[in-house]
Amino acid sequence: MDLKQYVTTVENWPKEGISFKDITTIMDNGQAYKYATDQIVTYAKELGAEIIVGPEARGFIIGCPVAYALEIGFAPVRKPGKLPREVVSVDYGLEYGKDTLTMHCDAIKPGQKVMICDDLLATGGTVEATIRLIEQLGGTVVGCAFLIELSELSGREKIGNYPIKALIQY
Ligand SMILES: O=P(O)(O)OC[C@H]1O[C@H](OP(=O)(O)OP(=O)(O)O)[C@H](O)[C@@H]1O
Ligand SMILES: Nc1ncnc2[nH]cnc12
Repeated sequence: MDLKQYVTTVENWPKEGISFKDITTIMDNGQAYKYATDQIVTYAKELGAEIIVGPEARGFIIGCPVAYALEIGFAPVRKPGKLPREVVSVDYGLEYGKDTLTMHCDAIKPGQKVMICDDLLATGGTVEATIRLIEQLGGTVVGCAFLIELSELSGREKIGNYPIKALIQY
């Protein structure tokens, strides 16, 4: 299936100069959403992932169905003030802003094999921050999976040696 045809590009949103990749037109097509999920499930199996981690909000949309299919857990990465118990935090930069991410201190067991899922790899700031959170908790990041990679923003280089799969390239 050519997944790219289901992505909608919105120019100059949310800011002038940003070419926004809207994945809601993958999600609202049951066959496209299932196809994309199945590709990532296969990758997670290859990596031997024991838990999926996804950053809010679009990482939940990609990661939760993968965790469900594999019958493994899902741990959320959230913006500050959203998780009710003790958290670890890291600051990070976005293509269009700055923010902080948090995870519950007990979300990952030491040594657990973690795969990160998100909709899109841009500058790599979000996934890099997520890797730092997981490693602070003693987890082992076995790989990262995305629907979309914006290659010219070089996020892959920022991540370094972690295995990465992206289903669609721009
Ligand atoms: O590689 P990066 O430059 O870090 O950009 C990618 C991140 O940006 C978007 O999330 P956003 O922070 O806009 O949040 P949302 O999922 O809640 O819309 C996207 O879902 C990724 O998580
Ligand atoms: N260009 C883009 N489109 C969609 N989500 C993004 N997150 C960061 N950059 C993005």
